[in-house]
Amino acid sequence: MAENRPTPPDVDRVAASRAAVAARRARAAVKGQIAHGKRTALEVLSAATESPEGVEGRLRVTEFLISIPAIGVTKMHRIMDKLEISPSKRLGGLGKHQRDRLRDFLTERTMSRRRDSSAKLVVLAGPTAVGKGTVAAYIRQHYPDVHLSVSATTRAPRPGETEGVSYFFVDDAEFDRMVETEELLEWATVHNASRYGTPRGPVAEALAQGHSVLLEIDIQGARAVRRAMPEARLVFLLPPSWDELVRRLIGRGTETPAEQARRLETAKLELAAQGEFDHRVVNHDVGEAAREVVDLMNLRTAPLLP
Ligand SMILES: Nc1ncnc2c1ncn2[C@@H]1O[C@H](COP(=O)(O)OP(=O)(O)OP(=O)(O)O)[C@@H](O)[C@H]1O
Ligand SMILES: Nc1nc2c(ncn2[C@@H]2O[C@H](COP(=O)(O)O)[C@@H](O)[C@H]2O)c(=O)[nH]1
Repeated sequence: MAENRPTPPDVDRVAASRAAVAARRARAAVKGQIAHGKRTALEVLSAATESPEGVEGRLRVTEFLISIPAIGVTKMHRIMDKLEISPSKRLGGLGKHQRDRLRDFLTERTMSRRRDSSAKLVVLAGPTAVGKGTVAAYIRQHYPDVHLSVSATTRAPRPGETEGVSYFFVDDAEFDRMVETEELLEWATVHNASRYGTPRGPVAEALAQGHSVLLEIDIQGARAVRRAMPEARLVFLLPPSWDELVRRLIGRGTETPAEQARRLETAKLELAAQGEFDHRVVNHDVGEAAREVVDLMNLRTAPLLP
């Protein structure tokens, strides 16, 4: 038994290998934070400057750059060449000039992406049964360049709905976890029933890659997005008339009469909030409404609310 006991050098090796695994995990966590938009690359670079031997300081510049959304291996090598930084360098080991060049590069990139992306995140909201889901489905089918966010919800799937396409169907515990870990850009309890939320990571990633993103969410969610991302464009989808809204809700036949009455009460309050939105689109015809919404993703000349 005694001869199987680790000798002091073995103990050192085991401890060193455990420390290496822990350090690798910590670096992977930092990369995940950048990739999912929880920390900016500039924040991580500042932390590395303050503490060169800390987790951020031990990150290789190559790994750091690749964890930034929309920077792949080829682009990363181009940036390293341009900044004259050798691939073996860690963030904490950069000389002052290299660090300044990297910081200037990240600052300029952030500003130019902010300018480019200012018109690209569109939130589609409106009262129940106005046709938000129908218009969003039309956009998914006819405008493949638009990234449609898939929400997480605690409600049960309806017949014909697909996991990961219609929604991510999760239980209460999983939704709680997503809220606690700040995985959701916004979330709300809708119609006093289930919880719905927009996963933050895919939205940040799609925007960083230059895609237009559409969120089809309720009005509380639209307000929360406005607070979190003031550059988002908020679109309010209107029915041609109140009677048509009632017809659509009843005609859809997915709610009980009691639930329909409850939703129509909420709809009155929601319609009163339309002035908070940047644009209004009347859903007479699904294709027309979809085109108007998609136009807002790139055209800055679209009609604005007075
Ligand atoms: N332009 C339109 N003309 C006629 N019917 C429409 C139009 N747009 C949608 N509808 C119909 O109205 C009903 C409600 O549409 P939809 O389910 O897309 O509404 P919603 O706004 O997503 O509702 P909720 O917020 O309650 O989920 C559906 O039966 C749909 O087929
Ligand atoms: N705040 C959020 N609201 C959302 C989100 N995803 C969907 N919704 C809204 O919920 C209601 C009900 O949808 P249903 O599919 O159960 O009929 C509807 O108004 C959606 O717009 C979300 O991520 N956040």
